[in-house]
Amino acid sequence: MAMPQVNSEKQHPFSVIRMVLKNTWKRLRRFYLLLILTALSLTLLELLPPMLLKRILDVHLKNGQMDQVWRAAFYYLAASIGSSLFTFAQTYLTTYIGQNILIDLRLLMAEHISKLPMNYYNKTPVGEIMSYMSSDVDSVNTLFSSGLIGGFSDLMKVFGIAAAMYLISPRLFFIALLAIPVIFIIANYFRKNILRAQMEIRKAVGKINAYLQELFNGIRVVKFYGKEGQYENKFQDPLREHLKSINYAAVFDAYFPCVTQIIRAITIAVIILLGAKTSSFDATVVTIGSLAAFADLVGRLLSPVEALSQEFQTIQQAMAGLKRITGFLGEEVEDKGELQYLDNRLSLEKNGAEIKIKDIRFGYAPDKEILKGVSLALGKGKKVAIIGRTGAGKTSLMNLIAGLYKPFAGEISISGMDPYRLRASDRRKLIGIVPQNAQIFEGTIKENITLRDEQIAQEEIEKAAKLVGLHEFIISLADGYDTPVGIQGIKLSFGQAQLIALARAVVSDPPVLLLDEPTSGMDALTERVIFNAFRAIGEKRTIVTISHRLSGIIDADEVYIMASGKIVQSGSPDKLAREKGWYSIFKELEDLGWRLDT
Ligand SMILES: Nc1ncnc2c1ncn2[C@@H]1O[C@H](COP(=O)(O)OP(=O)(O)OP(=O)(O)O)[C@@H](O)[C@H]1O
Repeated sequence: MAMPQVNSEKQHPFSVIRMVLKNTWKRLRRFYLLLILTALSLTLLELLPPMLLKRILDVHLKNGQMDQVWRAAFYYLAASIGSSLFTFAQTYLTTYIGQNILIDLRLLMAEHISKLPMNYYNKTPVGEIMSYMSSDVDSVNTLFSSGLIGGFSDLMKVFGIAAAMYLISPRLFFIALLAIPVIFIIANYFRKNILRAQMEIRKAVGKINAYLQELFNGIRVVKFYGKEGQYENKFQDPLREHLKSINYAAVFDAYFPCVTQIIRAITIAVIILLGAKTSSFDATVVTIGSLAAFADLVGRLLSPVEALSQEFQTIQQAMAGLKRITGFLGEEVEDKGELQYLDNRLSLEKNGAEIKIKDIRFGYAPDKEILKGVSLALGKGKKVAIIGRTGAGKTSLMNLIAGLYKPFAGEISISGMDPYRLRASDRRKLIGIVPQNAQIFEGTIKENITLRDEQIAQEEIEKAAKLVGLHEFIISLADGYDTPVGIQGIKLSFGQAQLIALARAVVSDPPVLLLDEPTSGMDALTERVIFNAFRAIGEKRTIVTISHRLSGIIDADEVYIMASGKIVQSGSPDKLAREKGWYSIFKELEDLGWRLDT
């Protein structure tokens, strides 16, 4: 399904609707046309009963034509049944089209999510994004079904009924018209207040989602420290905000129909009085039948007018969700410039790839530099370790080498390619990355290794698993590589998860491996298993290992010491051990049994 593109300019809320409508129109043209036809038919069927009533009273009853009365009564009944059937068809078509629109909108948003820069995720709670995708998208459904489509149908009814009223009695018609602005002014007042409450409700839902996400992510810590009570108390705030806004909206929601009912009753009463008075002067101007039909039509006119003002409100309420979605879709997408393609370059990189980093400056916010001019040059197949204390900027540097962020200044190249501008599907062929905490996804072991890349063959998956020493464990499981892991499947230990992440990194046989504290938090034996796995896969690859301790580095040809976003010392481990400086201090302390991770 080809999706429309959203550019990075701030969008008007309706431009998003226009885009989605245009897209669904291509597929659902027939359904849209049927819907328009249904709405037209409903308008005609709405006019039939009062016209029949007028005829029964003015002609058939007056002339004593009982057989005609029966016939007219039958048509009356048929029109009412037809009206119900068309209402059913309209509801079904509206729901069908609405759901298709929702799918398109969610796909559009999912596509946008994938194009957002990493910094967006740093500043936005996951719960917030979930609210965009769930409750805000639902409100757009309401906008279509109850708002726009319902509004269109009711507008047609209003025009049809108004025309019929005018034909029966222009004078009474103009009196009835007076009720319309009154209803609209009142509706406007209610609408504004409900919209305000709706905005507050959405904000509160966003906070609730963000809160739950934080709680469940940290549930082990919360339980261990016995902080459930504190979390429960903290949860009350967003819940109260939610309740307060819902109550506010509910009050206005409840008042509105009462007020319109009263106006409706007053209008009908006035019309009957005035009509009766006119007919007593001149019974040919307003006949009994006209008066009865008119009173019926007034009831029928005010229903869609009330509905229209409700729909107007619905549109306004849904606009709150739509505005949030538009704001989200207007978030600046990542502009990588011209993408770079690997083509046949990898055939030249059988012995690892060269990495060059020149005077890199970078931060997560424009005004706060984390990396302050870092330069490194790694030859093909070299093993390099970056050591530094917590917060020195090691992971940030790794993220830049992996191409996840764009540096403020400076250049990075791997095998002559800029990792930031590398085509996404080429990245894992050039770079394998094992982060500090291996992420396990819902799915099978195989899917966790390939990340659902269908092009990776089973032999390659098994080869990667064998390399990292996981194959035996995997085939010992009942379903082998198809064993589900994650929330719905078996729970992997920290080390097993890390090995899966390593297999994921090497399965595409990249010449460069980036390892961010791959063994932190592991016991010495597991660490040795992983080190052996790294050695096995390290041959003929350029490897950058990050660690905050010397014992966490493997067979490094060269070590770079990092402090406060700068490289403060570099050289071979032997050379550094002989020199006075950070490395010898680290080594001395670690030899004494101290750890430098605090
Ligand atoms: N996503 C982020 N958003 C904002 N600031 C960040 C982000 N990640 C890291 N930082 C900041 O950047 C600085 C360097 O962090 P970084 O993770 O690169 O250090 P590190 O040397 O890898 O530390 P550690 O050994 O603890 O992993 C820290 O001050 C940290 O607060």
